[in-house]
Amino acid sequence: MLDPHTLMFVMLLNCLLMAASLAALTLRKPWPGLQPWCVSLFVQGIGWLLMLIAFSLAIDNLFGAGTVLLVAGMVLQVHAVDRFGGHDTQWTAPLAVAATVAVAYAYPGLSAPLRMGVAVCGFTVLRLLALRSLLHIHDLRGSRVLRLMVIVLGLSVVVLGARAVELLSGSFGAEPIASPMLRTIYEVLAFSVGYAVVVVTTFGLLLLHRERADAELRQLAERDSLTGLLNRRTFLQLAGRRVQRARNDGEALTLMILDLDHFKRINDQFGHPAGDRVLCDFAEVMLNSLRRNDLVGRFGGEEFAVLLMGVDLSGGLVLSERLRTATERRWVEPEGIRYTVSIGLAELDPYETSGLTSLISRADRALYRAKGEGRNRSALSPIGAG
Ligand SMILES: Nc1nc2c(ncn2[C@@H]2O[C@H](COP(=O)(O)OP(=O)(O)OP(=O)(O)O)[C@@H](O)[C@H]2O)c(=O)[nH]1
Repeated sequence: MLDPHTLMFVMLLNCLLMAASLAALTLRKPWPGLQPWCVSLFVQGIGWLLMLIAFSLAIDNLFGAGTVLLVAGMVLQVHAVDRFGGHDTQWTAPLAVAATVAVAYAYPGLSAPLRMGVAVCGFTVLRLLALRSLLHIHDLRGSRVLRLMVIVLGLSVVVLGARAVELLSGSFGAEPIASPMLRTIYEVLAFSVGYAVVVVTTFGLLLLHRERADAELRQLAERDSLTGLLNRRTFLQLAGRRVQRARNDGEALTLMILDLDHFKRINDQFGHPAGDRVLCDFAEVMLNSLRRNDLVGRFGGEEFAVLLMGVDLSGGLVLSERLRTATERRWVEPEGIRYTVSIGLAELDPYETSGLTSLISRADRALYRAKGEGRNRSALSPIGAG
């Protein structure tokens, strides 16, 4: 079995070293959530220090102060995770937990196991709140690091919760940690999980920051900054692969090229920022009208492209007309701007060797026809037309 002095010392060292390393990092680059996390580790380190001194010299009040600092650190951790996730902290619950633990230690009539039971109950609730905040980090939902953090935090909730029940139901002895050695596997487990939480969540948070920065860089490289759609280069790259796949599998595939009508007039009449809002509005119309699996990109200016997998020319025409009629019903606030779109469509010819290039030039020619025939319409380029 393990010696609690050593474990407390390890926890104190662990928290302070991590706090110092994070402080060095946050000085250079203040990422959201990292500063409160760093302060929380420092506060918890001091908490463990007070508990170690109290435990060695049997000073009850100091043990209470150390416990309250551990709780304060956990409150800050909930806040740090909220900051990282871009949410405001709901302070009522964490502060109520912290106040309850502080009162339990300040009130002289309570027995040591009961006090500790209240404290461990508080730890459990705060870990649960941190877990909830972690689950609200939407932009990194698929991250394995985030999953690991959730598992470790979830495990700590189970272990702490069971310990709280044990302490509060009085099955534990007269003193919370009376023996110089941790007596049960269970106590060792509680400390070990506590240790793992500090290490995994701290490194986890750093790795999540890294993952987010990488995702932002990818977004910058692959997406159009105004509409958030794929940029021309990425669209062509992905479309090239899909065309190849469709040819191998003998699957139908249709390309739409879409161009807003008289867009220059919109810019001239309402100004460039209003024109930008129209472009974003149209991107929204497309995303709402098409399937998730369709490739949607901005080719540049007021020209867009959509690649429809498993759709032939007649199916493409149905979608294109749906998109066109949805567009002419739009009303862009606050100026009440109305706009329309012309669409050229071409279907993949499985016998054509130039693939995407030919598909684009045929759809382009169809678009040109749609413009020439009066705009706000769809025009087709049947196989063999080009
Ligand atoms: N607001 C805004 N305007 C843009 C952007 N990119 C290109 N434009 C403008 O889009 C307009 C395109 O005009 P034209 O190529 O003449 O086409 P059009 O007026 O739509 O005419 P048709 O296509 O023939 O119906 C130009 O005035 C460009 O300045 C952008 O990102 N934002």
